[in-house]
Amino acid sequence: MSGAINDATSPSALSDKSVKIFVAGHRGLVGSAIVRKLQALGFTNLVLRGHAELDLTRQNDVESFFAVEKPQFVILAAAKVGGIHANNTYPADFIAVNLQIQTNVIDASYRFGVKKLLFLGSSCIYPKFAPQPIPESALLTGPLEPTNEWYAIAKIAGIKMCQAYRIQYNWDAISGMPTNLYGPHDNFHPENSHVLPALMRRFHEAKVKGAKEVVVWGSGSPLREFLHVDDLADGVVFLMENYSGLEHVNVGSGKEVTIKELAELVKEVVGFEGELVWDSSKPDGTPRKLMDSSKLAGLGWTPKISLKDGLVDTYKWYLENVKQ
Ligand SMILES: NC(=O)C1=CN([C@@H]2O[C@H](COP(=O)(O)OP(=O)(O)OC[C@H]3O[C@@H](n4cnc5c(N)ncnc54)[C@H](OP(=O)(O)O)[C@@H]3O)[C@@H](O)[C@H]2O)C=CC1
Ligand SMILES: C[C@H]1O[C@H](OP(=O)(O)OP(=O)(O)OC[C@H]2O[C@@H](n3cnc4c(=O)[nH]c(N)nc43)[C@H](O)[C@@H]2O)[C@@H](O)[C@@H](O)C1=O
Repeated sequence: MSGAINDATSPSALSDKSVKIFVAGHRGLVGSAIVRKLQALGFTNLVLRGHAELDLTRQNDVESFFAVEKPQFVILAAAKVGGIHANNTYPADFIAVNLQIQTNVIDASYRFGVKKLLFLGSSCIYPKFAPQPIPESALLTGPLEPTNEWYAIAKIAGIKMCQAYRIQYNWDAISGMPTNLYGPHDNFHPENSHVLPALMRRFHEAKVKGAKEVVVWGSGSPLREFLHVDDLADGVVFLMENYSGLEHVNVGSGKEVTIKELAELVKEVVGFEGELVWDSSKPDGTPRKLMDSSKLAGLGWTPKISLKDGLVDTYKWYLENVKQ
């Protein structure tokens, strides 16, 4: 997808370190990594609001915030997020909360003079049986994976809203589609989290208790692509600085593992010595979702952190920060 006016690039969008940037969702996995990255790069004027201070589902509050703060740039990393069980169990929350947050933030950003906004979607926007690796052009070419279609529909609406505002107003809104993420500040909830933090916690607790077995969901055969959140944050800043196109951009590691391989790797990093038991009553979800990230690579960005190194880093953070 391209268009002469709407694909104009703004290569030095963030060249001034004092620009005012609103990172929405700064306490989450992604938002906290983006804040770390921006601070490491020397950005001094970050606007941050926790959920309790500013509920982004409330349109009037969002508009008042933008009217007062007038951020120049917005990175939208606030969302209702969860793993396969949470998505499957709370479909109304996943579609409604995400539509509300993104509609309020994208529209207020445009109307209150934000120069550029980056919206984050997810690899679940693509059809369940998309060609692998999945190119950006696979969007809306087939039915979605049922366990997360409500969340995916909201995310697709976010991409389309950014495109619509670019087309109608020539406004610089872009979308990045991350693959499955992990790292410091992840959600380690036993049921509602994603697979990697869920297994890290379960193996750790089993090791501490001296348990002989750990239950893992599904068949172990689904393939997933994992990216460390510090790589994602680097990619997000790269996109803010180097990309202003109409089409969304995949952000992946290019490497996939089966859930069984992931479980063995997490087990090794945590140091659990018992057995894995597979709970086939739990859903597998989509069989495979490796993204084609060649568009981003063509712009000059590639990830750096291997899955093994990322797991070691995340387990260290877990031990230091999550209550035992
Ligand atoms: N984690 C992953 O594997 C992937 C994530 N993404 C995308 O990255 C983005 C960030 O996800 P991630 O960091 O993992 O999610 P987290 O759940 O870790 O963080 C989300 C953040 O949004 C905040 N938030 C939620 N609802 C509201 C609200 N109504 N008002 C204000 N703040 C709110 C949360 O605050 P609080 O906790 O206080 O509610 C939290 O700080 C999302 O758009 C997600 O779709 C994409 C692909 C994969
Ligand atoms: C990022 C992405 O995340 C979600 O999609 P998902 O990739 O299916 O996410 P998941 O991490 O929860 O599961 C991956 C696989 O792992 C298996 N699995 C094993 N044992 C556990 C386990 O203990 N917990 C979880 N959650 N999964 C487990 C699980 O059965 C599945 O086969 C979307 O809803 C959507 O939100 C989205 O965009």
